[in-house]
Amino acid sequence: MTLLDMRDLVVTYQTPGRPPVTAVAGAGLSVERGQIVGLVGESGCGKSTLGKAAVGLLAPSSGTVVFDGTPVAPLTRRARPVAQRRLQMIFQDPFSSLNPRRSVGEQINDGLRLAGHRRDAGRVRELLERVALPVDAAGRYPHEFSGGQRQRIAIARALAAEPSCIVADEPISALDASAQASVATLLVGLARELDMGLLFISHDLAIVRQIADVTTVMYLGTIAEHGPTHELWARPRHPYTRALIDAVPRPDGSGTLPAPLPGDVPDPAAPPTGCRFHPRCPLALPECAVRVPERLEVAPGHSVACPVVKEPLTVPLTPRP
Ligand SMILES: Nc1ncnc2c1ncn2[C@@H]1O[C@H](COP(=O)(O)OP(=O)(O)OP(=O)(O)O)[C@@H](O)[C@H]1O
Repeated sequence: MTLLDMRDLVVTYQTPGRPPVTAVAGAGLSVERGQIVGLVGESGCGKSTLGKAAVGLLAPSSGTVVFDGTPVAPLTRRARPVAQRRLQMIFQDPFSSLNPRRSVGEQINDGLRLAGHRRDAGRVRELLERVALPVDAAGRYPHEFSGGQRQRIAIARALAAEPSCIVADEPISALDASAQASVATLLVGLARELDMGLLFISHDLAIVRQIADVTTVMYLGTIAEHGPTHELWARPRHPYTRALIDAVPRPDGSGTLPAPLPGDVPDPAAPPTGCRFHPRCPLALPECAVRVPERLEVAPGHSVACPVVKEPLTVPLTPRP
């Protein structure tokens, strides 16, 4: 069953005196109940913007976001109907997402209230145990905890609202290596146990490969490729996906292959014409500068926005001179 469904979303930042930045330019994805979806792409590709639009923190200028059958309204958390509070977001920096002046217990109680419950010290204790924090954490304050523990507090607060779907925006990238593994394991365990949908936004392909059922690759506001994670890794089609995979450090520690991608993500205020990836693409044809690629289904559930790659890309790409 589809929990979260985003289609043809366009999200533009308007800053006075500066050109508008269309960070999401016609992207969409869906999250099923019990499914972990990884959203990957380089910094600046629009992943966070898409995540915020999913939960109603940003209003799209066009396109639709539907959660559990109802359009998501761009409202504050408290103004949102209770049914929509079952879609929760976890942010990269748990220190700024938690209120430093309120105790951990009070903040988890806030989550309970979002779900329409009263304050409940017993339930707060249960939630703290569920995220492997000591029960005396309820009376303490966020600054008394490490980054990994603070992210566990944010997860407990989200869980208190009884979510059926969580959007986690780079939830582990601000943490040290051991906390990264344990917080990722916690989130995945909760998603499986509670049959939740989890949209896991990350620039770290290696972790997404480990945890996601399906992976969506985003490039400059658009979706380049989407498919079952194992299929995408075994048979990537889009040259951008291939380049991202080639840049992942090898498990034997042999280091990072030189990324075959020249340059950086272009400025979304002035995106390239045609296929947005064409100026960096080693396979680009002249028509790629003109024609916006459609998404083609290349295998069940596996789609790619590139008309050039008819076959999986199994050899490393060589950059154009
Ligand atoms: N508040 C804002 N005002 C103007 N431009 C913004 C704003 N927030 C993000 N952007 C721009 O929108 C584009 C997409 O940013 P976004 O944070 O969504 O990408 P991302 O893929 O999540 O990258 P990162 O991992 O670095 O956050 C970037 O060019 C960014 O500079």
